[in-house]
Amino acid sequence: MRSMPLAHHAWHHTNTWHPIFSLAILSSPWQHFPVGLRSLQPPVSFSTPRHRRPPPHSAAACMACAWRASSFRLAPLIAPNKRHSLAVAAAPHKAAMAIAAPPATIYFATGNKKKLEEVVAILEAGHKLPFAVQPAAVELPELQGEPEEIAAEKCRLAADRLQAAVMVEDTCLCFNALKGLPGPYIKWFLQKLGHDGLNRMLAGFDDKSAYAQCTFAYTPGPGCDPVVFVGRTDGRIVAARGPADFGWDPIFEPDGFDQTYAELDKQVKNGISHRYRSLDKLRAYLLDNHAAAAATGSGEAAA
Ligand SMILES: O=c1nc[nH]c2c1ncn2[C@H]1C[C@H](O)[C@@H](COP(=O)(O)OP(=O)(O)OP(=O)(O)O)O1
Ligand SMILES: [Mg+2]
Repeated sequence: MRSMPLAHHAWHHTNTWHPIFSLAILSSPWQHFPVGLRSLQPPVSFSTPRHRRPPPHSAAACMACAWRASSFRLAPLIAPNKRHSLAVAAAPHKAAMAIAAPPATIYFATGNKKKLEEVVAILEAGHKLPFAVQPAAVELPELQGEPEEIAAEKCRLAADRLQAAVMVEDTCLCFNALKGLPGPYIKWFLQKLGHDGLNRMLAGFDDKSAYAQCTFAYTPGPGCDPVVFVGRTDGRIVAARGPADFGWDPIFEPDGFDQTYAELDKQVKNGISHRYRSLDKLRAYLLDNHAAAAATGSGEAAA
């Protein structure tokens, strides 16, 4: 894919979390995010029916990736920079499933505090997770391409940077009259045009319909191809209403509601949002992997 940055962003990440410090802030986990040296989050949990099967050829179903993610003891045996599809033939994948539990900690890498708040709220709304999700305040580049490619590449970059299992997401706002634009470039359109300008882009069109799309990508470790999950919520673009503390929330009215995302109760948004729909698929996938590993008594996420 082409991965030319739309703008240059400093690429740096914070120190990794410290478990003792993490315990100390259980009651107010986000007070240190994102400006502190490190951003911490106690393990969150969820409950999702295990009704979705993992893709047949996925990073977490890959023996090489599982080894690399769970322990680096075997890493020297695996050619560096070889993606799982190159490193492992198709045949061992079924057996590899058994050891490919999610790692004990997965980092959610983002530079956006509001995204992080929603991800935490969505994950906390369920039962206890068999693994910890920790935030990592990482400045990720704004890439070009299709949403799935962008999310996967963001994920690879973050995993390389953090040397850990990582999930990231990329969010689009797509106007149907404009054939899906601004899409992944909404960040810049919002920054330059504001809510009013975004409305004006549709002035010449009767069709004000739009959809919000979130694409999560997860990799069990650096060098492993990410798996991606897309979630979408349909709605329409309206004149701004409600608090303006999160992106384009005030101008997006989801179908079935007469309130904008910004006006909706947070719990309601987090139950129908593009982010919820995408993250719900990812956690089902991770739970499947965890259950498969637990069934054979392997994997490292049992702690
Ligand atoms: O639910 C949302 N409601 C309203 N606005 C939203 C939402 N979710 C993302 N947004 C905004 C943030 C950014 O202006 C653009 C997505 O760009 P996107 O690159 O995915 O986010 P980002 O750069 O802020 O954070 P990250 O470090 O995770 O890439 O839409
Ligand atoms: Mg971004």
